[in-house]
Amino acid sequence: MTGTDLPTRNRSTVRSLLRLWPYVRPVRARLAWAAFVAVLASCLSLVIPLVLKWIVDGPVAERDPGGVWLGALYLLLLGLAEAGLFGLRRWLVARPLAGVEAAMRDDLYRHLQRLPVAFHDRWPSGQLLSRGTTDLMLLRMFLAFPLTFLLVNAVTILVGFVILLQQQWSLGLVLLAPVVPLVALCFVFESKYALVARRSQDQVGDLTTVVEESVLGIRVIKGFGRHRSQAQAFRELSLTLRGTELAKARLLAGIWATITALPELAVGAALVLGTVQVADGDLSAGTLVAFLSTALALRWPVESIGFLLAISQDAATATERYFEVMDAPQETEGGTTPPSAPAAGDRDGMVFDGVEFRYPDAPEGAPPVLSRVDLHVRPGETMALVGATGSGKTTLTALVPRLHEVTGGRITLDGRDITAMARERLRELVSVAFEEPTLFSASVGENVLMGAGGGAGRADLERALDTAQAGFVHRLPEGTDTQVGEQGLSLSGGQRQRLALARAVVGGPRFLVLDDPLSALDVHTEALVEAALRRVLADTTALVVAHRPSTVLLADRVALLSGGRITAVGTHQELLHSSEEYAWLMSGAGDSGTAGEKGDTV
Ligand SMILES: Nc1ncnc2c1ncn2[C@@H]1O[C@H](COP(=O)(O)OP(=O)(O)OP(=O)(O)O)[C@@H](O)[C@H]1O
Repeated sequence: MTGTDLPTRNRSTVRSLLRLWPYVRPVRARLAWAAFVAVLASCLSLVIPLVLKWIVDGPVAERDPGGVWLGALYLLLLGLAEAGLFGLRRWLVARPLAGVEAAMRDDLYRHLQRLPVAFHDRWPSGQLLSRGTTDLMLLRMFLAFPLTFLLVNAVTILVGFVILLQQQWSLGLVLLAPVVPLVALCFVFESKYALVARRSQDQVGDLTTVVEESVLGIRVIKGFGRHRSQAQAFRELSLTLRGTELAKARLLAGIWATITALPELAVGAALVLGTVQVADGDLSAGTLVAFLSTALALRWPVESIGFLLAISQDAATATERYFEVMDAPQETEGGTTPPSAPAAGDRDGMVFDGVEFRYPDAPEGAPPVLSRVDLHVRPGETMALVGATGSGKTTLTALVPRLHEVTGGRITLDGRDITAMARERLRELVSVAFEEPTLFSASVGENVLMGAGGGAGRADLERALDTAQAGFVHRLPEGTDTQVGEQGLSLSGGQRQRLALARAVVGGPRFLVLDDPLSALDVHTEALVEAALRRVLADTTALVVAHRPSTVLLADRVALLSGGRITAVGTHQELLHSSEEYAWLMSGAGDSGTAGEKGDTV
């Protein structure tokens, strides 16, 4: 899915930006002070022409050098005060706005953690990344400049025009003439700019996705010599983005040129008219100088409006994109009461009762991946789950820790429906390890202990590493303190799998769900892990996805998943005799050679 396929909403710029209020609220006093200081500084710049008028009509006309020096001193002080006030404004907003950006980023990150797996399946990671980085930076920029300066400029222009009209109303009206066409133009500009701004920000997200995939998949790209085609794909996207950015620049150039040209024409006309009036003796030279200086002082506030509107529009789009993620519903919580430990009689193991599951993004009318799955894993039992590729084994295991929600039927753990349990409690009860092990940028010890509650210590860590036959960590440069993950030492697939397995067992979970966690191990290590696991699993109820007969050996019984249902349950030997499909799958699994050897012996 690309950025353009993602859900988008059309709100007006102001309505979009108003959604920032909860974040801006805590710093509103600072922002208000900063705006006040900026208005003051900007209005000071309008006093300068009045001092000029006083100098021209007073000391200059009267040939009084002392008066001219005094006027110059006033001008210097005014200039210094203006610069000081603008500096103060910057200081007032810098820290609070960095705080707003950080708070929004924190909320986004926290929300992303709580969004269901189905959401992450649907959204490209680059789109999420760009919303948490570029978009938030745009918002900080908007709050720091355009938000204040749209107000400051509006007030400055208003005060400036009052001064102009007061000095010479007829010349003031000449300067006011371009206001109506300019306002109309700004509206047209904003509606056009909104479209390209959205397109550009979505394209940045798509580009980020490609960069991320290229970095993560660098081995595949190099292995298959795909760097040229990958670079070509990147170039196409980046050219598209360049086109969109140029369209933005063209719009901006158009509005900037018009906003600059129209007032300049009006100033020119006022200059001609004013000179005539001075020549006729209807106007003093000082008033004309003051009038023109005021008009020139208003140039920047007027000219910058196009640019400020453009940043505001970028910020409105960034706000929409931010809240598209924040509005996505989080995982539904289960019951909140932590259930007390069940009495021995309550121990019922893991029960799948008429479980049905359909992926939210599955095509209309497609059959569910799982339908009417009935399975009882007895307390303390290890059940292997076997099935053809794509039969739904991974899907079924993901339902137990509620990575996906069942769409029909129910799953109970020791008699309690998992949907009625607080998610936190459920994830304390159930530990998981996946075929594709993910390690985080942290030490080995931290990665493993992540699987246990806060109370786990060194002894638990060593026990888990021992179970997973992960003694290799002691030979790493800093033992269990060695940093691994993306920013640390690279480990082999089998080493990573063993750490993921250690993470799954470290907390001594009551229920364990393992999705083919030994696939990358050599037979000897696998046999050692299985022997150790069997000791650990003595008290644990476990569901283990198995592709190889060697993994099936670990289990007390085996369930065969076929056509979205459990079609057979029994011991390995029973199923070998009673189920043709099972026998076929187990012999087919022998294609890995080593597994075949073991398979022959079971
Ligand atoms: N996020 C998803 N959205 C839609 N369909 C999906 C999604 N994930 C998996 N599927 C589909 O669900 C079906 C079952 O997939 P699953 O990964 O559970 O199979 P599996 O038995 O674990 O396969 P394997 O043995 O190859 O790992 C497949 O047809 C797959 O295409």
